[in-house]
Amino acid sequence: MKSIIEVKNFTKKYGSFIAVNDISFSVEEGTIFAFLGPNGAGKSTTINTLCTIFEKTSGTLLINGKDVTTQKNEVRSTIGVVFQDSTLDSKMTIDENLKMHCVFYNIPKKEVEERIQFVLNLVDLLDERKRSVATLSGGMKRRVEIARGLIHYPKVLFLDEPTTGLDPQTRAHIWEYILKLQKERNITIFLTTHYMEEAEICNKIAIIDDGIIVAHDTPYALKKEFTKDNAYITTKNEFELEQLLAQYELKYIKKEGYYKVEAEKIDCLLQVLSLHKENISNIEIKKGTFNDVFLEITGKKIREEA
Ligand SMILES: Nc1ncnc2c1ncn2[C@@H]1O[C@H](COP(=O)(O)OP(=O)(O)OP(=O)(O)O)[C@@H](O)[C@H]1O
Repeated sequence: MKSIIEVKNFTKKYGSFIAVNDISFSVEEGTIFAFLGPNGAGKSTTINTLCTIFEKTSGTLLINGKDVTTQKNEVRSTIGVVFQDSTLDSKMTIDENLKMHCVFYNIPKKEVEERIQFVLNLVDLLDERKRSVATLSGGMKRRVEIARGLIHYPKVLFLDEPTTGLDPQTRAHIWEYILKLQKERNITIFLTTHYMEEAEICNKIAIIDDGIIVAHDTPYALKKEFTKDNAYITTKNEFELEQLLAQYELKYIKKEGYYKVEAEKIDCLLQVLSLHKENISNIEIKKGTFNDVFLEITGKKIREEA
């Protein structure tokens, strides 16, 4: 598959401080790519440089083969950007906001109506177009912003925390639209999120920490490499369980009221459970989560809320 975003040896310094340190990665066309990292890791710096807002210190950043430093206009016509903070004019209607954006992008007058209908249809807001932005819910505003980001038919859409602050139902809706854009329009989505279950939906994930890419793979591969399934066992006979776990060389941690046992060697675990079955009062097997991946790789928890 063709790489639509290519970043090679990108470094960004603020004075002598290195915010992004020689990172390289690529994003395949038509995929959803999640860029994750703890606070201050270098996400905004990278996105803003890709979007031609910041200047790089060194390296090469290409979007659809165009250089973000020397071919800014070409890059800008290829990308749509939805930042966290709303930049809609709340005194105007949805329609007026979109029309204003058409002017920024020099969209020929005869195409404006068709484009507005097209993008509002994508986010199910066609019937609301005459409403003032001030009267819209947070989720609707975000949908208008996504529609606006698409008005010049970009190949790549950057979404900086598109669902932050929205309730779970609205978040699910926004994701429907994101997936629709990818599937039906082959638009490449580059997003940041701090919701780990959202990262898991993406095709590829890169994790940046202290300005360095520390992991870059599919969610499945990252989970396979960085998480373990565990059995949570409550027993009536701690002495016997500990002896059996030692005998079958199963790693465990004793917690208040239960044992957390690595479930990797499933044959050994089944033997222990079988031999110990009279004493087991509760057992639960838990799969590793993407939160575990993040914690394992960065040693930091992703923030719960922005
Ligand atoms: N204009 C600036 N001058 C000096 N240092 C900066 C500037 N902008 C960002 N930094 C520093 O660069 C590092 C990376 O910042 P950046 O905003 O890219 O991180 P981030 O991953 O987007 O963080 P967050 O999740 O908090 O938005 C941080 O240590 C930040 O303090």
